[in-house]
Amino acid sequence: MMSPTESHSPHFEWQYLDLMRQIWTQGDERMDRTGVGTRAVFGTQLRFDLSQGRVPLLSTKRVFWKTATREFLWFLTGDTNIRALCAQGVEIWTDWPLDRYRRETGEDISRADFSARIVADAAFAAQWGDLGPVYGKQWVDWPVYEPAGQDGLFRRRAQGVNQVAGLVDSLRHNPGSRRHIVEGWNVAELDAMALPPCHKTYQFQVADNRLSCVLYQRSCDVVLGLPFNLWGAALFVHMLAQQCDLEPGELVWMGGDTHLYLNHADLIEAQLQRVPSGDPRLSIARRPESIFDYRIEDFVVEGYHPQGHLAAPVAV
Ligand SMILES: Nc1nc(=O)c2c([nH]1)NC[C@@H]1CN(c3ccc(C(=O)N[C@@H](CCC(=O)O)C(=O)O)cc3)CN21
Ligand SMILES: O=c1ccn([C@H]2C[C@H](O)[C@@H](COP(=O)(O)O)O2)c(=O)[nH]1
Repeated sequence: MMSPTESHSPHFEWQYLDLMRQIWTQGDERMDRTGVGTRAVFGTQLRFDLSQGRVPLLSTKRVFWKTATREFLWFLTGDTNIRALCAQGVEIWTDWPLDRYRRETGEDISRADFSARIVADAAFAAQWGDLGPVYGKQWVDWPVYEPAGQDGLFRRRAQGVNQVAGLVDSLRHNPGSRRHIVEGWNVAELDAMALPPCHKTYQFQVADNRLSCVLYQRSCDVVLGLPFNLWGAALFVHMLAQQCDLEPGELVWMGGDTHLYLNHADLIEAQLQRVPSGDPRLSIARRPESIFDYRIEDFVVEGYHPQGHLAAPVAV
């Protein structure tokens, strides 16, 4: 039986649509780094219940959750080269290396040809496919320097800090801690990254055996980035809860510069006409050995019946 509050609570996705509407009607219109232009609001929050397999998967357009899952699993491997993504048909990061390749060589190669070459040619991928020390690197191998000899020199330790392994350990052994954090914003390495991290800080809390997450995202493309970022954070909570024998609690998403690109206007108008429905649930088919051993086949989503996909160009 539903509790009185449940029966009256609006569908979780209205928060997303309300945010989109608020930015579109009241956002500050400005030029941005990409030259496309945005409307933006600063300082936003969304909250989602993750209990019983619940996931903030949007129904008002099809969200490719397997693509987002493949990206998230790639972060956990520590890899920062797009080759492993391209090999799985995931092209969401291809435009940045492609842009650099075209600029530096002057060659007018198509995205499909570039991606195929990244997959076929390991040396080419090593030279052109790396994004620099982005999410995966910082999450599982945050660099550590130690003194090397007299001259005040430092050398990089072979193995950096694995924040994700540390997180699992602290959730298991010190659940009451207020320091369960995975941080992507390595100030000293920002210049070497293709893009500085957007979903930069994940903080977790255990209360009453329930695992919750606050994600702070400094910059948010509400149309293309946010559906993936909400999915990724929810996935992370479900995986961590399974590994640490906790129940998934709540996802609290916080945005800094939260924006809509002006060239997404048609899609935004269309999506704002749509009404959310359904109650998708995630289950994990087996319990892998560790947080690093999940595979794409482990994830099963039931009850996802989205409306049609709305394609949008990505601002590079
Ligand atoms: N402007 C911008 N927005 C982003 O969301 C974004 C960036 N840049 N740069 C880095 C990453 C790359 N991310 C991306 C990039 C592209 C899609 C995208 O095109 N999504 C489509 C198709 C997905 C597919 O082909 O499977 C979508 O409709 O979701 C999503 C996230 C998120 N990030
Ligand atoms: O996971 C992601 C990654 C990127 N974005 C968006 C947010 C911005 O539109 C761009 C990044 O540009 P900056 O000038 O570095 O802010 O990518 C996202 O929403 N989610």
